[in-house]
Amino acid sequence: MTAEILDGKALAATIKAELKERVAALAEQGIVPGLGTVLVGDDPGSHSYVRGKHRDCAQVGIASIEVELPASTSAAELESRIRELNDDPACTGFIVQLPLPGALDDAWALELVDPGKDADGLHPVNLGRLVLGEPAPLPCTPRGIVELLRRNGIELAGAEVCVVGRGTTVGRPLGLLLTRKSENATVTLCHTGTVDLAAHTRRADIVVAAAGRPGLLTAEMVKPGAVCVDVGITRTDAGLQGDVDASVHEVASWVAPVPGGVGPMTRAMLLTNVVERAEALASTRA
Ligand SMILES: Nc1nc(=O)c2c([nH]1)NC[C@@H]1CN(c3ccc(C(=O)N[C@@H](CCC(=O)O)C(=O)O)cc3)C=[N+]21
Repeated sequence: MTAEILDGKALAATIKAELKERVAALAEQGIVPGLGTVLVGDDPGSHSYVRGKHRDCAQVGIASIEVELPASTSAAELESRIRELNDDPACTGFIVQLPLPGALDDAWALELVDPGKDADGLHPVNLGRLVLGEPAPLPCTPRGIVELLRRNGIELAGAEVCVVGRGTTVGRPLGLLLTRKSENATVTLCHTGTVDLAAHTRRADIVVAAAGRPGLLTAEMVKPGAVCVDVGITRTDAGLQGDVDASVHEVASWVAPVPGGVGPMTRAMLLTNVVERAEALASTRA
């Protein structure tokens, strides 16, 4: 058996086409969504992600507001640049690219973002709303994973999902999304302190590998016919490496691969959050 591919790249293209129409409808009301990005330092990976986000924006008709700062930027300077975007009416949503370099603290910077403009859904107020089940922008990667499964007809209600990784951008919020009434999955959240990881992954109908450990999930750890979602991205000399080992394709029914799976969906969900923020703005004006 060879797993079918959960094609995030193709689905992201479909979602972008849908968003393009919603952006055109907003334009008729005189609203142009604008995505701001704050990029500090010169990490090549971060630069390439941010470039990709602005390329996506151009395709969909979202304006781009790019703020680039040197690695030597002080906390006070970063704070004032974030506050400028909070106050800029042309910026309907923005992100601070993570991780921040040096002594700049990620959590501190996220708290400075206006929760109403939080395109990443990572502001503590919005994560709190997610816990409470109140409307809020959702974290992009978890939302992208749910959308990728949904639109490929993979049943979540009643499914046993094993999430490997408890990070604040993927694993932990994904557990919250999947256990909402609207998803109704049962989630086991595993992490580096889990004693017998394979015992948990083997029971799962869906395994999400988001630990950032190349090749962590092997065929022996997967129930035949399970769905495996790769969220790991590690850059090696051999190229991008996911958390899902190639052997998994022989036992799984579906695999979301790296590249071409969750990454493009993350970007599509960022655009979705920006368009939704702008639509919310439009409805308060109407
Ligand atoms: N504030 C903030 N928000 C983020 O959403 C955020 C962040 N910081 N910091 C870093 C991570 C990582 N991330 C990715 C997005 C798209 C791909 C992506 O499109 N990947 C392509 C491959 C790209 C390549 O070749 O490098 C793929 O998987 O097909 C990957 C990773 C967003 N992040």
